[in-house]
Amino acid sequence: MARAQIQSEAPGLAARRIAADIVEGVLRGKRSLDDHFDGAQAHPALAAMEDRDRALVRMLAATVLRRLGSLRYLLERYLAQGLPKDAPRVETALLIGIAQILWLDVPDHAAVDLSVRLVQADRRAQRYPGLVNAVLRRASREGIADLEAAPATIDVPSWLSERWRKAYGDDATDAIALAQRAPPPLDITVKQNADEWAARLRGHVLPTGSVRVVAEGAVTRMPGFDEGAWWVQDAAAALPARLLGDVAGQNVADLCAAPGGKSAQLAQAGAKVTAVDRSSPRLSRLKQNFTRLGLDCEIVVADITAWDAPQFDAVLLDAPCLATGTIRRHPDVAWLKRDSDLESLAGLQSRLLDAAVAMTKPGGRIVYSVCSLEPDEGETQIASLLARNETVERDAIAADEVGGLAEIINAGGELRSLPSHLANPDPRLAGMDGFFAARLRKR
Ligand SMILES: C[S@@+](CC[C@H](N)C(=O)[O-])C[C@H]1O[C@@H](n2cnc3c(N)ncnc32)[C@H](O)[C@@H]1O
Repeated sequence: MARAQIQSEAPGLAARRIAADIVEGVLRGKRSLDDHFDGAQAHPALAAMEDRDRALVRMLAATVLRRLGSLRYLLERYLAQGLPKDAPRVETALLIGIAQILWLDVPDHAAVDLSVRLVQADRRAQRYPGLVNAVLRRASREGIADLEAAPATIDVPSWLSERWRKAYGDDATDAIALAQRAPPPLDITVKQNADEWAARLRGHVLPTGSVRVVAEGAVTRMPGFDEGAWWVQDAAAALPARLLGDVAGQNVADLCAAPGGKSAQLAQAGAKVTAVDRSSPRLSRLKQNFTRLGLDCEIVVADITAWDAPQFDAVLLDAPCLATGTIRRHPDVAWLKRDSDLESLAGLQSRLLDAAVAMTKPGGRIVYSVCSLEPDEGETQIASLLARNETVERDAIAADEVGGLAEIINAGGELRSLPSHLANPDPRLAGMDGFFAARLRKR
């Protein structure tokens, strides 16, 4: 839509319409939230928007996806006849409307008005402004109270919450689900002087060394971004690279490296890094990040399972996975992934692990990590590797290597962080991604 046309609309309507397109693109088109914001398939109207409006679009879409179970629970209660089958925009307008009323800083009357306009602007939905108006008014009166009866895991697809109950028990599963309800903090890895950067960015240094701030505005405008003093990286995601220990001067392979947060840590620690990934577009982002940070590495575009690799002193393998540990940051993951994805991912992970072991010199260290809560992609992978390959042994991780956080080390000396760890009374400052990492030594 042309800029002039956007400007002549009711204030805020363009952001709601684009957010509605994106929510439908995720839920019906099965495309990721990130794909709608960046790259060749980004929503065309975003390019003309101010940063502030883009951030609002993202907040609207992410809040709907983060609280989708709660929102649909209310809709089921409020719509005795169900949703109209012939007009998908009605549901989307309701989801966006209720999300604003219950959780965002938007006056209720504005949320109702904008959702009514959304359906009026849609050919198939324009018969339903009365229904939208009535449901949103009811949500505004009764929504919070009605949600009190809903289970803690209401926003988690049941195939996932059932898996987590088996792996972690009921209490931990509820805690994970509750932790995923709040928008995540912004964690950054600084090259040096963490205390100084924490003071400048009005954040604090976590026990693990990351700096945590409450995100306000565009990251690219924050002090230190242009000069390459830091990069964005969840506190849990910053741990696996550190588990390789002192890598200064060593030849280190970062397998599945893009967009490069872990490669940057290794390069900053003085390693000679070879960053390998099969995706050229993702490696271009790694290159841009390295240029901004003033760091160096060798970049290899390759499928690691078929790569004729040299031998390395140490290897980090951050394997592709279901990514269920990042649902708070990427709430679309909960609705896009399927349990049927697990089998092929697990097969790929074990082939990647075999390749990682083969390219490690005797005596060298290997760290395997995944941002997944699924033991099939973590604990079970390592147990099977140790059972099939006698050239590697486990090298247990100690709590003092992860800032003393004993809660994130399991009985086998592996890292297992949950979104409910790093608790904080202020939900904007709490939690960390769910990660698994194991360290091995080649005999
Ligand atoms: C979890 S992401 C890596 C994140 C990265 N380590 C970081 O910290 O920024 C997984 C990566 O694995 C890559 N990948 C998946 N299968 C691969 C394969 N067979 N060979 C090489 N790279 C692969 C994907 O392109 C993706 O970039």
